[in-house]
Amino acid sequence: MPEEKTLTITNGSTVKKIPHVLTVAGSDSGAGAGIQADLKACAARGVYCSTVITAVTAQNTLGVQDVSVLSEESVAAQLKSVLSDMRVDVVKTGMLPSIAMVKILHDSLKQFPVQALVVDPVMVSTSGDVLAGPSILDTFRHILLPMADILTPNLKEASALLGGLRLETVSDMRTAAKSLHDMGPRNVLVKGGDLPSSSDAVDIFFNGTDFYELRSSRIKTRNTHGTGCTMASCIAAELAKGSSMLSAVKVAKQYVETALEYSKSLNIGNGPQGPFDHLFKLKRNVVNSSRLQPFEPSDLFLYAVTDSGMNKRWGRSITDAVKAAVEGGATIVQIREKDAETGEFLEAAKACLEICRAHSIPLLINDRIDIAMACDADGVHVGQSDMPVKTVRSLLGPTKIIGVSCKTPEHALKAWEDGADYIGSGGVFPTNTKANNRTIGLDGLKEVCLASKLPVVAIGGINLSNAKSVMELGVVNLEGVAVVSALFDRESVEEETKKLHALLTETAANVGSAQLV
Ligand SMILES: Nc1ncnc2c1ncn2[C@@H]1O[C@H](COP(=O)(O)OP(=O)(O)OP(=O)(O)O)[C@@H](O)[C@H]1O
Ligand SMILES: Cc1ncc(CO)c(N)n1
Ligand SMILES: [Mg+2]
Repeated sequence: MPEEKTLTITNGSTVKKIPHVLTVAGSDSGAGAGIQADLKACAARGVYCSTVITAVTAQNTLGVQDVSVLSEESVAAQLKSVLSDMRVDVVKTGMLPSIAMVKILHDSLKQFPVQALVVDPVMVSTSGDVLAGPSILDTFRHILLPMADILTPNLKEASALLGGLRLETVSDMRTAAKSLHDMGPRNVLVKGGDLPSSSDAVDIFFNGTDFYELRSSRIKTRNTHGTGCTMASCIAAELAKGSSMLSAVKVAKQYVETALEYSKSLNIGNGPQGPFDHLFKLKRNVVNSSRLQPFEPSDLFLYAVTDSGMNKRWGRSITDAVKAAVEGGATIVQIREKDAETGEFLEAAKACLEICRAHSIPLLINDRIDIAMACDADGVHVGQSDMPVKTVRSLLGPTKIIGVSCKTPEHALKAWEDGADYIGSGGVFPTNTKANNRTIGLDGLKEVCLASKLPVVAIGGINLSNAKSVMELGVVNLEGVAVVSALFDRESVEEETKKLHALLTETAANVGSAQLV
């Protein structure tokens, strides 16, 4: 959500004002750079972004296949539409493919001044394709640069603007920043993404007085297409929020580094330079976790549910219990802590998550959505009287696993409608783990499985002597058993888990799909 400021108008009413960046740039059909990168970067930084399109490029991870430059009239009209009506804070320019367009921009900003102008002097894409020819250089030098609050050339662009100066070292970048500053921009950032000899990604920032060497680790990835556009848009976004120039540049550098790190193994397209994911924050869990695979019904095969009382009785920590269950062959773990302190629970959940990630199995939290969010667990399990599944889904987003306890076909149907991923059904047998829990029996379980549109895990009093009878139901949707006491109210959690795993594997082999009801 874009950040909002509340302004009080003189007549006493209030309006909400969102920081606003206007990008004047080219479209990239592959959506890694250009207008598309600008929109995503601004969205990621919580800033509204409007667009003036100067050219439409046909581009992919191989390079630029076609460029259609828009008419000057169209660019002038777009600029007027946005600037005359919407309160733009900062303008950012990218591809400006004709002299006339630079002049139109100049005149538009004279007529409708903004707080700052960020100029990314796009000329050559990293693939080596020309996006603005050399004939434009003089116009850039004499009209565009003097208007700029910051100029953000890459090495090739800095070199072209300086008449072909060789730029091979950080010291050359400093010299270039100084010479470019002499051409009129208030600040210069020479970007060293393409500096061949550096193990860090080094940029030089010069504000006319001081030089700053900005370093980040160089991420080993092919997905760097659009870093330049993103950097400039992020600077514009931070300026629009009210940052100083130096801190805007630092934030932008950090943002690009993090986005590249999160996206380093993305694989889009077959060419040498791929796009990255600007909105990594929205699905941090997916990109960051070692569990890249989505939830599979077969994950429910041997579902271990911890119990704080039992752990206490046997003198085990939650993490020891989870480690033993995972090492014994549990295929999914749920931590169920009814009386732990929140801080303690969170720390335990984080440690358990590390164990589960190392084994690529999902970790769910019982009931406590806040704990699941805080530790970035793989999902939650809720009961009929806990937070409604729809609300949980809206809090956790589309990728987290949500399980819900269901005793009836009606519950099962509702769980599916509300967006759950699986249901737990029981108690199948009488159990002491849960007070006042109606036993539904094998018949009740079968009825729920038949009605369900979601995978089902059976729960309640299941142990080594009755697990076979559950799985032998051979009913559709039944994917596994969830166990508490049979694993955790025992001397060796690992041994019990191994035995149950072996039993379930043997039963599954005998229950062929032909028997499925
Ligand atoms: N592999 C990398 N790891 C970390 N930072 C990087 C990497 N590659 C580029 N950067 C950073 O990204 C920003 C953009 O720099 P770069 O020199 O790539 O711009 P550019 O060539 O204009 O980008 P593009 O043309 O792909 O949009 C700089 O801050 C640079 O240091
Ligand atoms: C449209 C467009 N603008 C800028 C760049 C520079 O990355 C690009 N490749 N494409
Ligand atoms: Mg580059």
